Amino acid sequence: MSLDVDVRHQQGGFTLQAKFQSDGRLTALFGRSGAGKSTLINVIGGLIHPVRGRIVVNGRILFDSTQRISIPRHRRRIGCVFQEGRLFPHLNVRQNLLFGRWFTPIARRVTRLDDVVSLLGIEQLLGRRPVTLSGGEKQRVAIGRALLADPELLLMDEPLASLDDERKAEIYPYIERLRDDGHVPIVFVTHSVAEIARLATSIVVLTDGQVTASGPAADILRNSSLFSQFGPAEAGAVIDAHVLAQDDEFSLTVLQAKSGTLTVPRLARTIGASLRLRLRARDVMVSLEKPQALSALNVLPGHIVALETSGASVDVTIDCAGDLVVARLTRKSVHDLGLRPGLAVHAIIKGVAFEGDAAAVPPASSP
Ligand SMILES: Nc1ncnc2c1ncn2[C@@H]1O[C@H](COP(=O)(O)OP(=O)(O)OP(=O)(O)O)[C@@H](O)[C@H]1O
Repeated sequence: MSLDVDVRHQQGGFTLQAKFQSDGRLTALFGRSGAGKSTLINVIGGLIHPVRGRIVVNGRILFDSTQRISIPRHRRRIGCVFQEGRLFPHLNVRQNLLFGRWFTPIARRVTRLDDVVSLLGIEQLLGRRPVTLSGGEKQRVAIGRALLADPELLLMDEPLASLDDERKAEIYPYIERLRDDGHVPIVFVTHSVAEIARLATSIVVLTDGQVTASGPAADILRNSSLFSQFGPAEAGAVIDAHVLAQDDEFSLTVLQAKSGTLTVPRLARTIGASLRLRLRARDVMVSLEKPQALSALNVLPGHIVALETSGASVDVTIDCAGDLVVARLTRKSVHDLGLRPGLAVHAIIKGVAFEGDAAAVPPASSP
C-alpha cells in the first residue's frame, strides 16, 4: 500500500503545505483544531483543488499539477465517512448501503452486500430507518455504504468524534478489521491520541498547515515533544501483544509482547487475539535492580537507548527486547540513579491503557 502526497493550497490566510508518504494501512492525520486536517482530506478526496502538487494512491495518480492531471472527484474511487454518518433519512439501512455502489460501474462491483453486513454486524438493522439507529449503528452503516462503493481509498474524517466512549468501543473492532484485511488504505482524521494509538499504522502530524512529523505509528507516538500540545500525559509507547491466557481466579488477562508478559485486569478477548497497548510515559518507572517485593504486576528488563530532557523532566527510552518503552522521570531521579545510554534497567509498568476496554494495573505503591 502506498500513499504519496505533496500539495500546496491557499484558502484565505491559511496555507496548507503538506508532504508525506505512507505505506500504512491506516494513516492517521493528527493535529489541533485548525491545523488543516479536513482541508487535506478534502484535497485528497477531490473536493478542493490544490494550487499545485501531486497525490498518488497505490501508484495511481489522482492529481499532478505538472502533468496537468486531476481525476474528478467521482472518478477517484474514494469512500468517505464523516463525523455525522450523513445517511439518507428516507431510505432504510439496506437502501442506504446499496446507494453506496450506485456510482460504481457494474464491472467493478466486487464487494458483496452480505459480506459488508456481516463484517459490520448490522444484520438486524437492514429494514430500519436511520432515525431509529444509535450513533454507533449509524456510523457502522456509513462505513458499510462507503465500502460498497468498492473504493480504492477510504477517507474517514473524525468518524467517531460524535460518539461517547461506549459507542466508540463498539466501532473500533470493525475499523481494526478493515485495517487488517488490508484491501483498502484508510486515511483517518482524529484529535485523539488514544484513537491513533489503537488504530493507526502510520501517523502524519499537522501543525498550522505543515507536516511536522510523519512515519510509523510506534515511532511517532514515542516522541513526546510532538504531543506536547496535547498535554504531556499522552506521550508514551505503543506495543503489540496477544492474549496468552485468562486467569479466572484473579480475573486477570495475561498478554504476551516481544518484551515479555504483561498482566492486566481481565479483558473480554479470546486467547490469541492481538491488540495494542499504550504505555504512557508517566505510567512507567525505572529501577536499576530487579524489583522483588512490589505490587506492580509488570516489570520488563531492558537497556536505556536515549534520554531526552525537557524542562524538569526527562524521557528515558528503554529497549525491552525490541519493544521501546518510554519513562518520564524528573531530572533529579535521572541524576540520582545515574541513568545513561546503555545502562541495564527494569521498566516498571504502573498502568496499561486500552482505548475502549480500559484496563489499568494497580499502581506500584498500592498494597
Ligand atoms: N473555505 C475557507 N476559506 C478560508 N479559510 C478556510 C476555509 N475553510 C477552512 N479554512 C481555514 O483553514 C484552516 C484549516 O481548517 P481545517 O478545517 O482544515 O482544520 P482542521 O484541522 O480540520 O480543524 P478541526 O479539527 O477543527 O476540524 C483553518 O484556519 C480554517 O479557518
